[in-house]
Amino acid sequence: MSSVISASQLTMRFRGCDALNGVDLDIPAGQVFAILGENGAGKTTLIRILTGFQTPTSGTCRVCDLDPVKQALQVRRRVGYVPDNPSLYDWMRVGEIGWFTASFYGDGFLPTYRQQIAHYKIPEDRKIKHLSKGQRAKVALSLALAHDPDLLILDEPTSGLDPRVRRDFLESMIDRAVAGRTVFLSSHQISEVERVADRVAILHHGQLRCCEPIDQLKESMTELTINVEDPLITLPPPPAPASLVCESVDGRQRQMIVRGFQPEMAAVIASATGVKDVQTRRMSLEEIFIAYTREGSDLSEATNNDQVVSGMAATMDDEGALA
Ligand SMILES: Nc1ncnc2c1ncn2[C@@H]1O[C@H](COP(=O)(O)OP(=O)(O)OP(=O)(O)O)[C@@H](O)[C@H]1O
Repeated sequence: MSSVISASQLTMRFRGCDALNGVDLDIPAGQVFAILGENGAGKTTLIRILTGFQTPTSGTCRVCDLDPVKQALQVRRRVGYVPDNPSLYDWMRVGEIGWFTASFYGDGFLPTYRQQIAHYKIPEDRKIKHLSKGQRAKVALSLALAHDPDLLILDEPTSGLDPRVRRDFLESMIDRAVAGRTVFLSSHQISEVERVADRVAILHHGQLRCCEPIDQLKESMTELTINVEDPLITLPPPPAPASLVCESVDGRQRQMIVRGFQPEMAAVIASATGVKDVQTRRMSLEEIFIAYTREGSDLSEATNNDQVVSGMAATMDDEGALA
């Protein structure tokens, strides 16, 4: 499968902050890819680099087989991009912004945009500055989708959308992937990600903690609850190839989040001196996210994958970047 996005050791240092730290990505075509991360994890910075709005401090990336640093305009022609807070030209009308943006694309752009706007029931003669937050989001989405991009990059795409539109929108993302297009989502809505994404990455403090098919990730993670006789007892780490992601202690109960745990390992742990019993269970994506972003969780096993845009109406700056 060919990669739509690849990145090697992407690093972004701002004054007083490392927003990205050695991120490697490889995102195949025809998938819905989602990146999860806490506030300030570096998701928007990554998207800005991939869309050519920000030059990384070091590292390289390719998007649709182009270099976003040297070929930013070409990248933006191939990609549909909706930032988390799209800045549209407020003085334009809904129809005018479509007409204006169409001048950068092919003939099919305007009819598709108008069709989408009509589908969302937004009057073409309404000024952008008079639109509600959700209507603005719909206009930004319509602009990003109208040239049918190979890659669609969406930063918090469903914020501001009502539940029905949100559901339709997410389903349409799956349809795009089935048709061979790639969708890159940055989101805090873990339940939505779980519903639509094929592949997921977790970014924490600028480092990629995991990046893989969502089913594989869920399959590989186990929560162990171990009851012990003595609260001060030291338990050995789970045997290789399993690895400990994080651990917590509550009196005589230990909780371990383990990657690559094999069922037969439970008997080995249960037979250790001072262990009363061991229970295991699979985890939801939300629980996995919390484990990987817990302070003190093991940062040694980072891998990766991912995504970018259109939106002539989107503007961004890169103040504060250190070369
Ligand atoms: N231009 C800048 N100058 C200085 N620091 C910046 C700049 N842009 C981003 N940062 C810092 O880089 C870090 C990552 O920011 P980023 O916007 O990428 O996070 P995010 O994961 O998108 O967060 P959120 O979920 O809150 O949108 C933050 O600590 C932020 O303050």
